[in-house]
Amino acid sequence: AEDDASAAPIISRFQHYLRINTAHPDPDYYQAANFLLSQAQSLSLHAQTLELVKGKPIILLKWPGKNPSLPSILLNSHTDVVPAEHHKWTHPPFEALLDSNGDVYARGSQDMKCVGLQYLEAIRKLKASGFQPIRTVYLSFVPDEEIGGHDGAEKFANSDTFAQMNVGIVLDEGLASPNEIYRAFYAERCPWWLVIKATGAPGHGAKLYDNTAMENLFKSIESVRRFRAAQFDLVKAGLKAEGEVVSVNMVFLKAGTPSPTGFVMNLQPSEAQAGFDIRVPPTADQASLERRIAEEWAPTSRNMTFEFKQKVSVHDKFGKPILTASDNSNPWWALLEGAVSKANGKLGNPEIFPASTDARYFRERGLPAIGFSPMANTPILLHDHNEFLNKDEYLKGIDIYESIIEAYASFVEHTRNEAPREEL
Ligand SMILES: CSCC[C@H](NC=O)C(=O)O
Ligand SMILES: [Zn+2]
Ligand SMILES: [Zn+2]
Repeated sequence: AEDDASAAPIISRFQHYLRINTAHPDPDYYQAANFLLSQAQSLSLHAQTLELVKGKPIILLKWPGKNPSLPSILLNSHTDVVPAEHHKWTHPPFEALLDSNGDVYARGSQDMKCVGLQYLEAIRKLKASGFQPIRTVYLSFVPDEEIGGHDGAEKFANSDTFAQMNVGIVLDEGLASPNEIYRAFYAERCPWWLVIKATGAPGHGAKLYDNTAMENLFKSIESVRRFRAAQFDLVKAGLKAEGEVVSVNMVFLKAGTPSPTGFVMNLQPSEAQAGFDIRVPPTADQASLERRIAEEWAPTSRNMTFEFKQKVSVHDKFGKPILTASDNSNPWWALLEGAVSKANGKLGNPEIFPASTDARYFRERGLPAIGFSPMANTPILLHDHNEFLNKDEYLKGIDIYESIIEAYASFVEHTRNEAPREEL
């Protein structure tokens, strides 16, 4: 553990990064890049800025290993954060205030500026201790995760630079744990963003008639609601974890004929639509959900159509679910567990991440990727008001990463997993 004097500069660096406003829709990526490059310089890490898309820098840092022919370790984090409703926070979201409990309040304190800087602080400690990696360790700081990662991790994972890095394992973000057990993720649910549209005959607001757009949409919403409740019941009964069911949440409703004072009240509209954020586990039966959408939620027989704003397949191009092996065939799990426990932490069983992260772009390429953010005894506040992380948990997380990076970068045993991968 740190004494207060040695911890102070570590916490100030965390606060510095948190104070850079990288919230969408106008993230200050260059200020974040400059800060990260200055950190890299103070650690004597090789640094490069990849601008695969203009205005969206990726910072790539390298700590060369003694055996560069072994597959490398990639520590990934995103630099962007989601917006915050400033007036609903007790402390301003970009002040990174440290309160008397030691809690640091800021947007990004959990998601995931903590992780990005913890990687760097762990390397600082390892370097100070004289440790030299056998495998090369890379750090990537990518933009745009919160808006889908298309101009960030997706382009990076498909770049020539990435291919030359010969990455063997990726660490990316996980979730806080309200208890003392750290969480780790081997897969994630796939986002399907669905808009369903109903049409129907317009008419007088006083008339009862069949096949109105509103009535047609309502029937669908009822059907979605029943499905949602059934999935949620499995979670409530403890039969399934959050990441193992299909979640569906209605996120918008749009209908009505606008008037200067609101909406026309005596006209039944001829169109109505609703939007749903659906998350599908990699093990789900994708075809049956597709049928349910076409036949029950947006049937043509009810004058309905549908459109996906986003639809990530649960399968890779070989038709297999996209996930990282979490059994003995993947040595990186045992190493992770051992390293966490060596640093006096406990790791829970591998889980499916309920939302999406950049890890999917690495898994899609056939690489193992583990989602892990070392925050124990912490309420899950990502994307919420008053997002915070306690400084002692932050410091403990650095020790955890120190142990993980040491174990990963020292791992030389030859395994089947590291045979040349199938051509992609
Ligand atoms: C489909 S891209 C959106 C990614 C976003 N990631 C974190 O919250 C999410 O909504 O899961
Ligand atoms: Zn995140
Ligand atoms: Zn997020």
